[in-house]
Amino acid sequence: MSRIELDRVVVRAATPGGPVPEVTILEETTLDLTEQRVALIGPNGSGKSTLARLVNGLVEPTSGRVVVDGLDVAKKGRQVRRRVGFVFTDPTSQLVMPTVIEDVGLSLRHLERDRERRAEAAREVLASYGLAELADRSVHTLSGGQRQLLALAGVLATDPDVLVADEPTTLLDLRNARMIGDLLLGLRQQLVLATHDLDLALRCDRALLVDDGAVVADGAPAEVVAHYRATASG
Ligand SMILES: Nc1ncnc2c1ncn2[C@@H]1O[C@H](COP(=O)(O)OP(=O)(O)OP(=O)(O)O)[C@@H](O)[C@H]1O
Repeated sequence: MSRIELDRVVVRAATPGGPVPEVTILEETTLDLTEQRVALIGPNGSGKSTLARLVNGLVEPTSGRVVVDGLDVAKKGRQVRRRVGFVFTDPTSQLVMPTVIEDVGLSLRHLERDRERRAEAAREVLASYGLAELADRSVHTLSGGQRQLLALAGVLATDPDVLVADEPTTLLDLRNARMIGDLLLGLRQQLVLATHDLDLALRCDRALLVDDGAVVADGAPAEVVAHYRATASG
């Protein structure tokens, strides 16, 4: 199992022209995440995405260190990004090739240099996710659920050790949200899941409640979700 460590991490952002030169997006946070499935929950704008993005270097700490399996994200960014897959809320941002098969092929470019073998491997990936019939379709003609599944298939095809998913079910209908949720929770990889779906959070092994740029509760999902519900209802 993987290990994600945050050592006194602070994230600040400049606010050009704003009343204050810098805002704190994440207050000093120290975490040691070794559980298989870690949920990040909390209100809009609380800092969940920021926390999730720190894990693969999409957000850099202003101070402190993020370490994934012993690799400092700031120093070994490329190596970390090969081990840490990322799935966004809106899969469109990560589907960049004209057709479904080409998109999976792009994900596989580091693993298989030979074009034909890569296309074959891409077809196998699609088949294993039930997407074989869509191979030659434009990604823009897919439904939201198909697109999210394709984005996930592309990332998982690279066999990452950790998967970070930032609200991956938010745009999906109930059936697709359940399908993607079940898939994520069944992965062998360590999962960091930022989500507003508290039922999904409850099925994780650990939950962190983020509020106003700080982790305010951390522990068993049932307790953390109960705490969130109690505080959210005022
Ligand atoms: N680069 C930046 N510059 C200024 N402010 C930022 C920057 N990135 C994030 N923020 C702010 O930091 C706060 C936390 O944002 P973040 O996206 O991490 O929240 P979130 O919990 O994922 O929200 P949501 O549930 O709405 O997706 C928000 O107020 C956001 O506007």
